[in-house]
Amino acid sequence: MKITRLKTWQVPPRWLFLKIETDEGCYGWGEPVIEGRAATVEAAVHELADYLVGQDPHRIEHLWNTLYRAGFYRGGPILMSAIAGIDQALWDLKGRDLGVPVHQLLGGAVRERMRMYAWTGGDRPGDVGAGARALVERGFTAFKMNGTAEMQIVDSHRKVDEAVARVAEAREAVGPEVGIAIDFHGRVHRPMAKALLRELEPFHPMFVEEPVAPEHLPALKHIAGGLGYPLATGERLHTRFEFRDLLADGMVDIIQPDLSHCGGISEGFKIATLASAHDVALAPHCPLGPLTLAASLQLDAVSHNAFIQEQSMGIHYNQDNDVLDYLVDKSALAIEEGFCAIPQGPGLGVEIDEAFVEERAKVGHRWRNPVWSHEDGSIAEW
Ligand SMILES: O=C(O)[C@@H](O)[C@H](O)[C@H](O)CO
Ligand SMILES: [Mg+2]
Repeated sequence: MKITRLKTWQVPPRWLFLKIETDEGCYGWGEPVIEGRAATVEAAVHELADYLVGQDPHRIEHLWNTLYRAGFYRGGPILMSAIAGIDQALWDLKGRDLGVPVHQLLGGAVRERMRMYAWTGGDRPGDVGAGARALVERGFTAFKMNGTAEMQIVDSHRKVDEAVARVAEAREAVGPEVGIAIDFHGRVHRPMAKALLRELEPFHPMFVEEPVAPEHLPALKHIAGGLGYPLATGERLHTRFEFRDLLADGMVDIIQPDLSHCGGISEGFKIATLASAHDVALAPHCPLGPLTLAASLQLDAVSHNAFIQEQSMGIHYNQDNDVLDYLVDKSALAIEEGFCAIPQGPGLGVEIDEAFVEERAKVGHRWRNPVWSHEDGSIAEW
């Protein structure tokens, strides 16, 4: 069997789908995208196609190494997202060809279903109590909320008080049992993070995410010591090599690799295993589409240290699009009692409606991350 063609579609709200085709009719789907740079990743995928067309799609590990190493320059969000989506599509293709779900090829499932969480609210802190209660009424046992709006490197303690008050409101609304994840989106810097993280302790967060930006991860050593709840990060890290440094320093309790950014299922599996050696939990990041979600669930299925899975329902920039829209069988990734069943169909376990993808690609998207400013006009972290 030989790879003959790579086809891509930019589809709303901000996604990119890839289909790899072969001379024997067998195919696989993946999602190679980084938020806000779908067209750049798409260009990278088509450059990388020169290393794939004519090759045996079953040699996933060999092809991964070809794409990663043969280019000499490696890593980073664009290349690793391109490789990630290609890797997902190769796993999907292999599973379809052999008639088994990807988790069977990775050693078999260690669990039947995965605990899920969804966002309440958008980029900016908002009406968190009502949103959280609505999710709990739909069966969710955990949710994620925004930690803070823009915060300068040294800012007023009022910003800390506001963040704490919102978490207090959320905890009050849902009671002690529900997991509350608080995403700071890398908006806080070392000087303010110390007080902020400490003051959230009484509300027992399930985890606090990205308190500082990825380039400031070493600061966590000075901030996180002795905290009484888990810290999470990793959606903006790529490859086992970046996770190695994070894990070796003992700075986090939960890693959040994104299977469309970190290098795919192959690399995610290695990262998850590396984390398990440090007794660090896995909670794959996924504000993306159905293929990234299906790939994540395949990894969750075989990772004993996985404990919860993000999915993009409720993220405000997805607007009128739902993660299930592009599926032929929408029950494949349905959530029941706050869990999603591990997909059992061949490959990633979902069937994409290609005609609908074609339709939506005509609409396309130009999604860009918003640009925020501080009150003095300097650029703020989004
Ligand atoms: O954890 C999350 O889902 C967010 O940090 C998103 O990754 C971010 O808004 C970019 O899409
Ligand atoms: Mg995040």
